[in-house]
Amino acid sequence: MTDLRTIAAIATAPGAAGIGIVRLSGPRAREIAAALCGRRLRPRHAHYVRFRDHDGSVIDDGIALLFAAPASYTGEDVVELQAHGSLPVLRQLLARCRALGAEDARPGEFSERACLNGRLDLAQAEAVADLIAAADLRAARAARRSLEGEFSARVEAIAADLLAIRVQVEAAIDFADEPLDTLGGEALRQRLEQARGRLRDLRAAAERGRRLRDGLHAVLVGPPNAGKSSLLNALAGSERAIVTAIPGTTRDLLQETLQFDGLELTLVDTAGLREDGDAIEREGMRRARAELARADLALVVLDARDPEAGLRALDADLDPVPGRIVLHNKADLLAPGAGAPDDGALRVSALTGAGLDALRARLREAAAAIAPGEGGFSARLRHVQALERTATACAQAAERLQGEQLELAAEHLRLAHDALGEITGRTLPDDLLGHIFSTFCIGK
Ligand SMILES: Nc1nc2c(c(=O)[nH]1)N(C=O)[C@@H](CNc1ccc(C(=O)N[C@@H](CCC(=O)O)C(=O)O)cc1)CN2
Ligand SMILES: Nc1nc2c(ncn2[C@@H]2O[C@H](COP(=O)(O)OP(=O)(O)OP(=O)(O)O)[C@@H](O)[C@H]2O)c(=O)[nH]1
Ligand SMILES: [Mg+2]
Repeated sequence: MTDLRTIAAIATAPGAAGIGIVRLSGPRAREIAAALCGRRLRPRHAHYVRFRDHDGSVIDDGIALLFAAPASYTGEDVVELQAHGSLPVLRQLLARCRALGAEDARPGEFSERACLNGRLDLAQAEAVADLIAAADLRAARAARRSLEGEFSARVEAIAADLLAIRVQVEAAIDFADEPLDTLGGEALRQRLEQARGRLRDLRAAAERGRRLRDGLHAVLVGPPNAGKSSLLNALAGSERAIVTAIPGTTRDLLQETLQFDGLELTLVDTAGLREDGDAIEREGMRRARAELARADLALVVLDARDPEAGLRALDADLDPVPGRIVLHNKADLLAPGAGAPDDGALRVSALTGAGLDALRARLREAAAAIAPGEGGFSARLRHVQALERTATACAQAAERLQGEQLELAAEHLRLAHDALGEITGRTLPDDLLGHIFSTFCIGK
């Protein structure tokens, strides 16, 4: 047992619900439960009981459940007091637990204990939080896979490989007068190349998992008056944004969430980009550019009657965005029989609704290309960055191995191995651990 405190928290969402749960974990959970329930609990048995206050008055009736250590979520004794989902009742239960010696759990403390007791690794514990926060079915499935340990298993497989390579390199150091190739150097280099290939695949998958977790972020950009706000309204099916014939109408960012096939897409309307404009409009444009910098997908809205001019002015801003759909809006104003755009652009009309179904299909495709497909797992920016550091260290190791600088190669392999360990929590500074769990919700 890593901690002698017994912690308690309301584990269910606040608000009226059929059932609400107060959860306890720690060495005193059993005796606190016995005092509250008026009887001792048998492990893994659903007891129907009355929860009583200090004066014997009934707080609520409900189910009490004991998970005896180590067969519990945290690995410690865990008790669940399953009451009616009434916030005043749950608060009173929690207050009674406190009076009997429990302390309020910090956010994420149950999962932190699960981690410290080896029930979950760090990436799995993070997946629990991501599962709870998942906005759509795909995000939830991806988080489930990480929770089952798929991501961790791939990380640890590469880590094991790097460790084995390092052991061989260290062994070769002891035979410094012999050329590496007589010591199986070529096989060693090949093995490292293979590990780097697997690392590349894992990085790409983790990056997709991160995008899914953060949600797909599409930004409407283009010159003033092209019809960005009109398109947001048309896609959202409501008059969310102000639309006028005056260029420079939109200044603030306006956000709307759309659901496609169980996938959530955040669509952001921005101020039209142009050279001039008053101070407010310039601030709007600054925000538009900042929004673009973190976008997965740019929806470039141009006036169908003169698209080229609009696009040229935007090019530099669009560069860093991974996905792009170019829209020629106001198609209803084109002369009949105008030829189709030749650059893959989509002709639409926010006014008549023409082309919007095709746009929805494109959005769906773009979303599918950016986010993990079936079988993908969830990941976080923290993981992607650790994988990048691993890749850099592996590249260095390969270079040193090529140059027969074995000590340096071994050192870079050690760094690579440590960076991977940060993902699962095998190697991690304590303060980072606290920081990660503090972002969880209370009772988790
Ligand atoms: N009522 C309730 N539902 C819940 C949870 C909970 O804590 N309470 N969970 C909380 O997140 C999730 C399930 N997670 C859990 C993980 C492990 C164990 C557990 O008792 N494990 C033991 C026994 C395994 C077995 O009997 O097969 C073990 O692993 O040794 C319980 C819940 C989702 N649903
Ligand atoms: N005929 C026609 N007019 C449109 C269409 N889409 C938008 N408009 C009109 O174009 C004008 C500008 O539309 P907005 O949606 O405000 O344009 P915007 O791109 O958001 O403009 P800013 O916020 O100023 O950057 C309005 O008068 C709209 O009614 C369209 O498909 N066809
Ligand atoms: Mg606008």
